[in-house]
This record gives sequence, C-alpha cells and structure tokens, in this order.
Amino acid sequence: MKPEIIHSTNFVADAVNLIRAEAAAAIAARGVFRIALSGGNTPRPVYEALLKEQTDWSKWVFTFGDERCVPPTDEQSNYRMARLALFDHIAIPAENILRIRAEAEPDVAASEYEATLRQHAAGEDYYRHDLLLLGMGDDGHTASLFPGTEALKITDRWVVANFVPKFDTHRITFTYPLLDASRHVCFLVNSKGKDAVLDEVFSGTSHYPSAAVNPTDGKLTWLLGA
Ligand SMILES: O=C(O)[C@H](O)[C@@H](O)[C@H](O)[C@H](O)COP(=O)(O)O
Repeated sequence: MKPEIIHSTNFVADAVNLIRAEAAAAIAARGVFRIALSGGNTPRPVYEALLKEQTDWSKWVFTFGDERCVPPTDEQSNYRMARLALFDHIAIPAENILRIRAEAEPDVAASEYEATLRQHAAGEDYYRHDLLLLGMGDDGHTASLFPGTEALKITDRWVVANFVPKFDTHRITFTYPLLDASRHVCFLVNSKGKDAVLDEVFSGTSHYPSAAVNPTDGKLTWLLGA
C-alpha cells in the first residue's frame, strides 16, 4: 500500500489526533485498542499529551515495538520513558501494559514476549496491532531492526533478540511479519537531520530497514515533524 506522507506543522497534536481516531475506531469495532509504542526521543511529547485524553484506558492494551536489554528502571528503557510520560498519570490496569522483560537474558526476553503476544492473539494468525508506532533513526533503522543485522531476515518469529554491532549489545525487537500484520503503522519522525534518509526511503528503491515496513492488509502513515 502506498504510504500517506504528512508534513506536520503541529506534530504532537496531529499525532494525538491520529491515535485518538484509531482508538475510537478499534474500541467501537472490537472493544479494545491494541497500540504498540516506539522508543527514542521523538514520541515522548506525544505520550505526555495523550494523558489528557478522555478515554476508558481499560480498553487500551500497550505493547512495545522494541526494547533495550536493560532493567525497567534504567534510563535507556523505552518502558521507563513511557511510564514516566504516560502510564504513571492514567488509570490503566497493570495487565494492560505488556512490558518486555528486557532485564532477562535476551533470547529468553524475546521468546517470553512472543509467547505473551500469542496468548493475546485471540486465535488469530498474528497479534494484530490496531496502531503500531515506529520511529526512524538517522541510519534508517526502525524499532531495533538495524541495517545489516540478522533480525531483518527473520520471517518465522514475531519477536527476536537482535545483536546490534554498533552498540555491541542485543536489542529486543518486533520482526517484519509482526509489524506488517498491523492494521495501521505510523512512523513518527522528526525529520531534522533525516531528510536525505527519508528521501531515499520514499524513493521506493531504498535498502534502509524502515523502507521495508509494508503492512499486508493495513495502512502506512509517515507523520513528519519539522
Ligand atoms: O528504542 C529505540 O530507540 C527506538 O525504538 C528506535 O527505533 C527509535 O524510534 C529511533 O532510534 C528514533 O529515535 P529518535 O526518536 O530518538 O530519533
């Protein structure tokens, strides 16, 4: 599906509006909103803005598209970022936040998370996110699918431990099959310093990992902030 590319002048508000619309549609259709959060810096103000939403949080189920292999108290933790920005300020049942147990041995953490998602997949072929948020690094990575890493090739798993040479460490990440099973994938990218990478990603001939995300039966949006 051809991506929708939105050049936003009100990035946080546009992101919140998109999330709000998807939440309303999913809850109306299925009684639950399955959203995957991305890490890094870009989405934090969006998560902080979400806490003002008038919604029944018990119908939201949060997952994480990737996680650093650190405890949940570590400053590097994507879960910690989301907890401080959002979860600590809303009335959401603990069981609605599906945290990656990234303090465990990487392969164990990945296998456990995949098993959790399979339990929640309600008999479907995939755990289908209603909205899966992604970021993009200046090397074109997304989630923890970095250029040249093994996870890019994996098609028979939903979640893996991916060794990332540039950091000399593993990261836990969704694989393309799980990303592409989403009803809607939305990249949230501050394009500052990433224009050349974005141009190549949109060229249709890109080798960057972000360019390979392609929802099988879903929507793909790029929301670009200045
Ligand atoms: O764990 C992570 O870091 C993210 O999941 C990663 O994929 C992030 O989205 C990009 O690196 C962009 O990060 P920024 O938003 O900080 O540019």
